[in-house]
Amino acid sequence: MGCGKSTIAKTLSKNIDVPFVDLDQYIEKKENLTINAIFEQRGEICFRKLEHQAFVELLNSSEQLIIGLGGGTPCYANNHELLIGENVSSIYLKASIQTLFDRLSLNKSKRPLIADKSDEELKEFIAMHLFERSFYYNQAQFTVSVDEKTVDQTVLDIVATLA
Ligand SMILES: Nc1ncnc2c1ncn2[C@@H]1O[C@H](COP(=O)(O)OP(=O)(O)OP(=O)(O)O)[C@@H](O)[C@H]1O
Ligand SMILES: O=C(O)C1=C[C@@H](O)[C@@H](O)[C@H](O)C1
Ligand SMILES: [Mg+2]
Repeated sequence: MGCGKSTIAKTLSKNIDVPFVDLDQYIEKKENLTINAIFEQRGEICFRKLEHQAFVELLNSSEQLIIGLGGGTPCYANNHELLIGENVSSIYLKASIQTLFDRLSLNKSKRPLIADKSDEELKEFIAMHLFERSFYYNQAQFTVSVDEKTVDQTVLDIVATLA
């Protein structure tokens, strides 16, 4: 969460002319509810089921797509196994705790898991989640570091990685 998936995928999409679908936005459209509202009204377990269904739907699309996952997507419902399918290229955008903190502290309200956290709690949350989730993130076929890079630099690194 906050590593720049949505931002970077938009630029990558223009650069390589492949359409981009943001999984969180796709779920919001399908359910006609914000991610916040889904968490509040239906709970996280229900969100994780919707997230898995939506991910499978997009992977089965006949069109070539860039799918920007949610921050938790690889960590639930065995979604990490879908990152290594035959027609899939998966990229982990790797950010340090400090980079994630700097980005997320500016923009917490739309992210239900961190909306109410103080700066100290946010840093603790990031460190704990990176530790717990790194196994799943590391299932991606490629890793691209995003620390201290502009969006354009990261996109160029991704294009080179995929070439
Ligand atoms: N070099 C950079 N690359 C990517 N994002 C950046 C960069 N510098 C600042 N940002 C900012 O970081 C914030 C988080 O980016 P973004 O929302 O794209 O992350 P995300 O990985 O999609 O998060 P989420 O998992 O919550 O959807 C945005 O406000 C974005 O503008
Ligand atoms: O890190 C997470 O678990 C989440 C990240 C967001 O992309 C959303 O999918 C949701 O807020 C959960
Ligand atoms: Mg996003």
